[in-house]
Amino acid sequence: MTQLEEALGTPFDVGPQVPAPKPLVIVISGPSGVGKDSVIKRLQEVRKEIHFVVTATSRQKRPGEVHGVDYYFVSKEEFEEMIDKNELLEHALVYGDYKGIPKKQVRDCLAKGKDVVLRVDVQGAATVRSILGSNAVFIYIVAESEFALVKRLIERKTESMEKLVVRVATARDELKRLEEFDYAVVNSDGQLERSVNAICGIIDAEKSRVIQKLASI
Ligand SMILES: Nc1ncnc2c1ncn2[C@@H]1O[C@H](COP(=O)(O)OP(=O)(O)OP(=O)(O)O)[C@@H](O)[C@H]1O
Repeated sequence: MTQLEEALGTPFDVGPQVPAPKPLVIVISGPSGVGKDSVIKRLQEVRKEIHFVVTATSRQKRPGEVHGVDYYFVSKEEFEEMIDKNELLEHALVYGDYKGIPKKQVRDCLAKGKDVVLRVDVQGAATVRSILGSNAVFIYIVAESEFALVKRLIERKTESMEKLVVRVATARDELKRLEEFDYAVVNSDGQLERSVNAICGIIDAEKSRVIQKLASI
């Protein structure tokens, strides 16, 4: 070794050969009922180092959901105050309820070098895309078929017939925007683990890019 170093004229560099990866913003989207929450819940278990942004919403809490963990459940008035103060990266009124991404959480994580996952509906993903452009990774979760998506929504038993019609019609429209995303992950029935593995693969690949995506808000 020493002989080699002498021949080269300089000692071997023991530092890393590529810079440490930069923090990534990963946007997970897809139609209602496709399994975004389920996928994210499992991803949280396998990727503990990632920060999952807690979305603020004015919708009613579903059984088992925890304030500050699943969502920040706020009143309509409180949500409107957040909009007025420009505290949200994106927000939307979806099916009569507000949902939005608090800017501060994203900023704080990126400043600490932490990867951030955002969960947004398809409409919200378009807004985030207009702000972050190609500097975030956009993943669209899709069911294996429309039939499978509807079955999942019905089995969840959280929607009335009226709301189901709106959700399925919206899902049809949303699928037309698939091309605005970087990746599509099929969340097939009973294959949650496979979907999560696919997302982990995407994240790892993005972090291995020679020229990485760099988001700043
Ligand atoms: N791979 C899967 N196989 C079978 N069932 C699944 C799978 N993924 C999710 N589900 C079920 O489908 C239903 C909808 O999933 P989830 O609530 O995660 O969807 P979502 O996209 O977050 O919906 P929304 O946007 O309406 O909140 C749930 O009952 C969930 O348990």
